[in-house]
Amino acid sequence: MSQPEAFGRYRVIRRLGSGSFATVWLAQDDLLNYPVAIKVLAENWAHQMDIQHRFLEEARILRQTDSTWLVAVHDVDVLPDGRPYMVMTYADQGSVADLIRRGPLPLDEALRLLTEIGQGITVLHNHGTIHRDIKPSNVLLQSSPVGQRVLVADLGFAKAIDEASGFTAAAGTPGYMSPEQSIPGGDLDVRSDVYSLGAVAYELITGKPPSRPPVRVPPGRIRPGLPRELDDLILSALSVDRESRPGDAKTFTDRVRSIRMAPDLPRAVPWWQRYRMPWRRAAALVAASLLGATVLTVSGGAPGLSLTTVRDAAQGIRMGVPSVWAREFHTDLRARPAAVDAGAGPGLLVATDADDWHSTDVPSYGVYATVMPGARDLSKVAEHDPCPGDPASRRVRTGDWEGTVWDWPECNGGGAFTSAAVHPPGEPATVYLEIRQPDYRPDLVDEIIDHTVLG
Ligand SMILES: Nc1ncnc2c1ncn2[C@@H]1O[C@H](COP(=O)(O)OP(=O)(O)OP(=O)(O)O)[C@@H](O)[C@H]1O
Repeated sequence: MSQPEAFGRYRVIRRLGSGSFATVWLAQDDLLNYPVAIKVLAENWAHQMDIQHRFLEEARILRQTDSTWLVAVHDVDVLPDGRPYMVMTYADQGSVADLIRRGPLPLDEALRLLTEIGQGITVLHNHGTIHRDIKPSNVLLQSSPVGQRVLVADLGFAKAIDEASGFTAAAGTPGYMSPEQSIPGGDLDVRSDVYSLGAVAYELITGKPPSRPPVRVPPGRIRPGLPRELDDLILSALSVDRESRPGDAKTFTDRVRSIRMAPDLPRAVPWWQRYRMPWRRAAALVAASLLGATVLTVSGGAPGLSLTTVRDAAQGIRMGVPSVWAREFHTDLRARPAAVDAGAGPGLLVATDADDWHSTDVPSYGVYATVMPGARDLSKVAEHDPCPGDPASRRVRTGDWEGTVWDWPECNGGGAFTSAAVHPPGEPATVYLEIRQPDYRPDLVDEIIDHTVLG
């Protein structure tokens, strides 16, 4: 699929993905200097009135509900060839499906996400809408100054509740959809969404979706030590008989919230060791400061972006890293072999997952930097196989830095990978940087380079 230059005033940066009916693009609103996601109805559907109607209906619902927990729609328009598009909030942290793939979540974190998803669905139910396709990949994540915010997305199948009886086609995703949704013409109500919330809860807690209905294995059998009320709540939401489910998303969410607030909520589950726990993060912070790195949080230039500034006295370098990535710190991570061959010593890493930094097929987001004396030509290092394919290279020049950036917007399924070799104009010191992010944002790369300081 060729990449268009722009949709109206929005300059296209890259494709985020395609679904059954539409393609979503990352674009930059140059007027407001802000990234947006633009969903364009596929050409083969654009002239079918019912699909076009459903597309605009999704935009209208999201515009009218205007909730913190739902993807916001800022505008809709039609391209000259007749395809409608909607301009949405860009969710820069991937989806809950990506998060689950990275490993088991601490229980408190899983319940926080579930509460936020439930709040989003409650807003829809209060608006008179059934979502009909709640699943981890339809729950997007956006960075916020305090961490990650849930944005429920993709109402492609949503429909006003009063129109919901007598569907002619089954809609939804097997594994997450209620038994009544698999019956064409089955009559639906908000309790279909409660079933899907139960399925998402099951996966958030156990790492895998429930079996086909009837679901008999309680999550606690897969993850021992869960509160009994949580097992009961999830199994009741997954009841085949909808009379046995919580009555709506609010009832479900209130119960999740009260389970989460219980003082005896288990916090220590042995296999959390694989997950980057807050306590592990704290320990890493302590270790980093013992090793000579100091940490400070400041606001970045991009709206809503909070940067953690990390200083490594031994290397004589300071860098700003989006706070949501600042989970693990290393002051002496060995560089990639090609960089070692070029003379690089160990460097400073701030990332979501330090163990997997060099494995570009495993998601790990953050920034790595190492300082090398002299004016090095690192083009060979940068081009030496971190990702398949040739990188797009570009020159950078800010007040403090000049050099080259090599970008792989899609690297091995592990997100976007960027290498950079920059030096202060006229100074014989080269900084080799690696930046890994879930979605390619060149503006963020530039911002990180801009926040890197020697001395
Ligand atoms: N607002 C957004 N910000 C960032 N990425 C988005 C946004 N909306 C959608 N995406 C991404 O774009 C891709 C396509 O999304 P879309 O909603 O069209 O389809 P889908 O949910 O993947 O599939 P289907 O609609 O068939 O269920 C997905 O990978 C999704 O994560």
